[in-house]
Amino acid sequence: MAAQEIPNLKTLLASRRGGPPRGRGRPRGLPHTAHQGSGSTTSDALRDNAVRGTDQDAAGSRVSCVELGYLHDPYARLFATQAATRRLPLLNRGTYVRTSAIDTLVDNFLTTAPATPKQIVSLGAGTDTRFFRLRDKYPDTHIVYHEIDFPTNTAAKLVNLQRHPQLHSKLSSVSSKAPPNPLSLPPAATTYHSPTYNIHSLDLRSLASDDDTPAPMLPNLDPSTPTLLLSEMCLIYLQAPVVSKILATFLQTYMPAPTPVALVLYEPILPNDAFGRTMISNLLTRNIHLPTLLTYPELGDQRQRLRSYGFSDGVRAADTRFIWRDWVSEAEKERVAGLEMLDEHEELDLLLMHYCVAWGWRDGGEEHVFERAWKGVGEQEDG
Ligand SMILES: C[S@@+](CC[C@H](N)C(=O)[O-])C[C@H]1O[C@@H](n2cnc3c(N)ncnc32)[C@H](O)[C@@H]1O
Repeated sequence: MAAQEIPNLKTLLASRRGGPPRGRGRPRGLPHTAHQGSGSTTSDALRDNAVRGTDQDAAGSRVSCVELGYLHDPYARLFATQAATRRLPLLNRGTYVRTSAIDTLVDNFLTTAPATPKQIVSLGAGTDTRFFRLRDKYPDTHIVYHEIDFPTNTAAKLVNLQRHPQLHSKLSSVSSKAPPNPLSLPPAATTYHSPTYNIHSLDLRSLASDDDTPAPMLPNLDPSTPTLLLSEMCLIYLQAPVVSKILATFLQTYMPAPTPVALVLYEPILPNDAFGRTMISNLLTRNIHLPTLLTYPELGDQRQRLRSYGFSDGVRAADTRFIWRDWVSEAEKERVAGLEMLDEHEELDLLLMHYCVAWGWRDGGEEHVFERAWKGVGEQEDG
């Protein structure tokens, strides 16, 4: 969770206590059509640049959480370029819930779903360390991991991969084929491919072409392996119709039915209250637009959205306040509460209810891969 996007929660709560937030409807300053269409103007380039930069905010938040003991991630620091800055306790709690919620869904996919191998595609992966953490946790599971991001971000990731033996030693494969040594990559490489780990340098919008241009080839992406797509604060930066086309490319071209495919999304919700409006205008000052936030403002919209993409066998959604309360065990809550002082429980609730995890799946076969994986995971009722 990035400090810059979060409104001043004390002021917001004070104004809530004093009466309902003023000015309903479209947040001020938000254009009717936001960015990430297919045009290529200077202002689009500046916006893309701002979006690429959000990854270092995410990396810094992860490091803050790791250093305080919220998360165990020996790799987070290796990718962060910003000096380690301790985030506010509220933000650390938010990052903790975000990461552990996605970990829960990924873990259940890897441990309960019957089919093997399993494929994970992280959209807008940035400096995410999940692949390396999974290699430690499931050394014998055949996971084929793919990350997609803009070339600037994939190049930076590869530089770190080459620089740190803790990272490149994780690339050995559980399959019989030896992976290419990342140290042998040319300077300024933007892609890496192996039977286990793949970094694709790609603007996701190139998967949403309107003409008959074939979708770009993604080496080692298997059309018939059960696949989990992850979008942790990525698709939110694109226009809703573009996102629909990107997902159609995955569901119809890259992994056509009956391959089981699921999507897990983490992103903000509730744009129309005081918190939401302030978050949006804070981000606009950094030239960051969140088009799908207005299209899918509530949990019900997120579920409907997943259905419309073709995740026809199950759709679920919960905000992170619910996830903190329902998914995290009492012992773990106690451990987290002991890490640093947090008095602002009302502020924490307000923050956590403005982010959600939504997950949907198409099982496409007899094995009910995702239904079995996520059977016990609680979702939030509407209302
Ligand atoms: C907020 S960061 C999140 C990074 C990572 N998923 C995490 O949660 O730590 C958003 C990432 O999405 C990437 N992204 C946004 N739009 C993209 C696009 N059109 N194509 C490829 N990557 C994109 C950005 O470059 C950035 O790395």
